[in-house]
Amino acid sequence: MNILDKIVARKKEEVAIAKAKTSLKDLENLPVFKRDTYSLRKFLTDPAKTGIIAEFKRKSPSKGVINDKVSVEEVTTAYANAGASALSVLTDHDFFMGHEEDLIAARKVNQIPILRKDFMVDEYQIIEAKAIGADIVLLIAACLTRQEVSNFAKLAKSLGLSTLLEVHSAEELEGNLDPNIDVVGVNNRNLKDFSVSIDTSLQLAEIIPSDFLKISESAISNPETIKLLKKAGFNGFLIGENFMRTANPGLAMADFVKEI
Ligand SMILES: O=P(O)(O)OC[C@@H](O)[C@@H](O)c1c[nH]c2ccccc12
Repeated sequence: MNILDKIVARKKEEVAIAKAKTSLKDLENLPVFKRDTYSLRKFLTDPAKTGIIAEFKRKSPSKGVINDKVSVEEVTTAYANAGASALSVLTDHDFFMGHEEDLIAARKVNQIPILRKDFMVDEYQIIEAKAIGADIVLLIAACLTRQEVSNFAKLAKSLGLSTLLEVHSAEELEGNLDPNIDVVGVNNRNLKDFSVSIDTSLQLAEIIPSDFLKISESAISNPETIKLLKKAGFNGFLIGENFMRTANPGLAMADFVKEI
């Protein structure tokens, strides 16, 4: 079993536990569920922002603990003040040391779109994403069938959530271009073996149809890379570790954006 298979197997167990604990009806009755959401498309194309989707990530399977000392409220508000177009908050417990509570906390203090960064394997998680304050859900092509991508994107749209489809290859892209998807993210990191290459983004950029916005995800640590990706047509850049590995991730982002 590769790491992605392990994460997905565990995720299915977690979802079964969550369903037994909190019904869909309870989620839908929360006041936060009824709020207006922020559109990823709108914020990514706002020229006053940087295009950066800044991530709060304490730990990852590839890097181990990155930073478990900083507060989600402080870091995410500093990211927003530094010009983030959106925030990404990990909610996976076992592999990323994240929590639903982190997203709930980030929601209370931010007025820009928030991505629930997790492994969606069940429609329940999409409803739950809205109920904890997320505006965007991630659909990872590598762990979903075409039918699931299409069903999940449709559900997300009906709830006013934006959908980010994550791909790593031409095959994953071509099979999953559903009209309910707003943004395509090319992950430079292969989730099956952790190898990274920005060339993945540069190559796939050419075959992403222009009706989708495109973002490049992972392993971005150099302002020059942003310039290269912008030239290739990318509207956004998902950055986590480069900021999180410092003692003050918000400041690291503010310094980084001076160079882009
Ligand atoms: O920390 P990085 O290398 O800047 O990467 C951020 C983000 O792209 C990465 O965390 C990520 C991309 N796709 C994912 C799917 C699940 C969990 C995490 C991810």
